[in-house]
Amino acid sequence: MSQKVLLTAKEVQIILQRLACQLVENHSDFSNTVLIGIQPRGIFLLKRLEEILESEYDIKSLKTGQLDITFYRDDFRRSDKPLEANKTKIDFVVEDKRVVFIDDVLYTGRSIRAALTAIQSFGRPKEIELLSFIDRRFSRHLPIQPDYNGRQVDAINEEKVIVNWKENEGEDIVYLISK
Ligand SMILES: O=P(O)(O)OC[C@H]1O[C@H](OP(=O)(O)OP(=O)(O)O)[C@H](O)[C@@H]1O
Ligand SMILES: O=c1cc[nH]c(=O)[nH]1
Repeated sequence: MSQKVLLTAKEVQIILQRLACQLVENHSDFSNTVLIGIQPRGIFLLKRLEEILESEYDIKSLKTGQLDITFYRDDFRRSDKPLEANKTKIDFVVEDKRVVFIDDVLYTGRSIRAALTAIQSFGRPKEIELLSFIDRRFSRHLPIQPDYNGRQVDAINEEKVIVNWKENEGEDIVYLISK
């Protein structure tokens, strides 16, 4: 197995700043917007963006939530081992809200497809956008694309992109792992 660094901590920080800036450009004061982190790894990205939006753009009372998609996946019955769901925490209705899904990697698009189904339990959003830190293009199984994109990565199916966050793994770094 080999691993290559795709993004260093400095590059991760620059991209986070840009993504936060793009969100502000499109959502202004976020009064009708909710940011939803996709469990499990979208939560770290959401937290980082939230910090920048609050500290650098003075966005107060940002509405954020966490969405678990485990039992909405189209392959959940195929698992050999018992599935463990993560927490869904959405303390508001999304009716007529502008929703932004936040996730670390977009690959086949199946996780986001599941999230589109899962969010329906919380109302009918005005619109849903997708912010993805890494977009593995050319690997999509479904017609799903990011509206906000950190970095596009071309990787073959045998490779995996791993996004590490300093809060969880001790360092911001993105690797491409080849088996
Ligand atoms: O577009 P997709 O093909 O759905 O892949 C993207 C998802 O994969 C990762 O999650 P996770 O590690 O839970 O899934 P994985 O086991 O497929 O890598 C990542 O955090 C995304 O949520
Ligand atoms: O490369 C990939 C593909 C799916 N999910 C990941 O986290 N990385």
